[in-house]
Amino acid sequence: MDLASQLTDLINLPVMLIILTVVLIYLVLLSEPKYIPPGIPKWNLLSSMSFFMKLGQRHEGTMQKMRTKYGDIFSVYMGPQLIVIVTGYDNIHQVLVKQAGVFSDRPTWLPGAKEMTKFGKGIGLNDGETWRILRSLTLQALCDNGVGKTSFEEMIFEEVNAITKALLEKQESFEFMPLLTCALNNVINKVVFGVRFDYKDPEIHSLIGMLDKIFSLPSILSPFDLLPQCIVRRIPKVHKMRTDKNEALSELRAFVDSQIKEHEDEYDSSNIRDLVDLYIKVSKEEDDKNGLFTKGNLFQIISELYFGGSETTSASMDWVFLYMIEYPDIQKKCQEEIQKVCGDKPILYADRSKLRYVEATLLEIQRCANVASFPLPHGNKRNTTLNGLFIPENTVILVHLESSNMDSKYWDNPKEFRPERFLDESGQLVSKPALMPFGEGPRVCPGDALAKMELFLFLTNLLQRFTFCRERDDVQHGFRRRAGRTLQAAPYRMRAVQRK
Ligand code: HEM
Repeated sequence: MDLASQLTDLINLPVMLIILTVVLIYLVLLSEPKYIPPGIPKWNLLSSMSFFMKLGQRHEGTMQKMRTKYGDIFSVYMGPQLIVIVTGYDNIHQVLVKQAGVFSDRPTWLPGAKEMTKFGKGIGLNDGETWRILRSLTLQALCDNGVGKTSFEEMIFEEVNAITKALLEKQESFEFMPLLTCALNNVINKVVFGVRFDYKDPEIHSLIGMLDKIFSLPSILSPFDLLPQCIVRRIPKVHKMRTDKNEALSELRAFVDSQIKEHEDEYDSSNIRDLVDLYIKVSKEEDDKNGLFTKGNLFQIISELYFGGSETTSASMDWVFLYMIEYPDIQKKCQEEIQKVCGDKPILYADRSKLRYVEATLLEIQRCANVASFPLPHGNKRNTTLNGLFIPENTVILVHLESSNMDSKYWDNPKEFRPERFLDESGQLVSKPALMPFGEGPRVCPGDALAKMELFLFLTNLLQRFTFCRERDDVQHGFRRRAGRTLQAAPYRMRAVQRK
């Protein structure tokens, strides 16, 4: 008997058809578009999982290994979702600027993105015309003197003074991060609602607690979102985080709604105090045919500003003080420059053009700390190519900003911490396009000007008042990172010694 007749004897026609269908589905699911960037194939679930886990733990060398194996643009699958990772300044610049027209979209089709924006469209997880309008309105509120009577500089000074008072009360070593988080959260409270809270007020701690829970899940690109939800619900830890997050979201919504209600009751078109007033003004004046200026969208914008404005900035600020205590000589040089240029007068933002060494130090800290190493994912909604490689529509694009900040083509000895690399022979600041803490192109961080001002005014005015030291002189903290949404320094304690 030949093989075909043996098989038909063993398997009848319906069974054969079922097997064929299963094989076909399997092949379709596993089939990969041709000419996409090289990388971990779709079928190799274990390697992809291991890659994402190591990345989550900020595993040293994971990215380098992938680049050595596959090149500077490589692909990984998360379930059926193709993800392309772009590294190195030239490639990142190509994506963010030269091909911004196609790569500036966000992967709004991802379940995680839909979940994060269930109350409304904001800026970070939105694209197209609504993104353009909402981003430009937010930028108006984020430009100094855009709204309100208090300038950003005054707002920041209020926080620097509050921090000074809190530091003077410290008898022992302390962790700076909780104080910094309160201070930077207050700047956003001021921009958005025109209010600030005392650092001992339980309301600010409850607000920070809510934000912590909301942003505690890994990211919008979570493998849990791609698994069947009936399974995910049975993973106790993930289920608990989701429940906590949803509760916190409802609490934040209630807090924001109460603030909006107060603003509506007190609204005066001739006195636009903050972002909420500006939003009410625009929604009254514009012919809002598309129903864009909803409270849901305002809520989404506000929650993104809280995340962008307090989490990334406080993480950056925490790195700044860690570098100060680990490099006391550099701290001393900054203090000497401040003393020479400004004496004992309060340091203003306008002084930054004269405080070049301080500026160079801040740039170098941002380059080495890489707080937003992997920013929000980009996505292309139509087929395209990148450096000759095919990028099919609905691909998630992750740009690895750290690889630009550390690109050996543009930085001599990139791992070395050396503020002088930003100064020329005559001590003038030099601009370095490969430095990209805030991204670039149409998606560049809209809060970059505010963040730069905060970093400068906090550092200079606090260095004028205190010298920061390790908890114990002989115990080095080093630059360990903590896994999280942003790249934060592992918690450390320090001392602030008041200067005479
Ligand atoms: C040192 C502090 C900060 C760093 C390192 C940082 C970094 C970034 C980066 C890298 C991006 C993404 C760029 C991209 O998608 O290509 C971004 C986007 C964003 N940031 Fe920041 N940021 C900081 C402070 C702020 C502040 C102070 C605010 C608001 C007050 C803010 C609000 C946002 C928003 C809303 C987006 C989304 C923009 C969009 O998608 O159009 N960030 N930020």
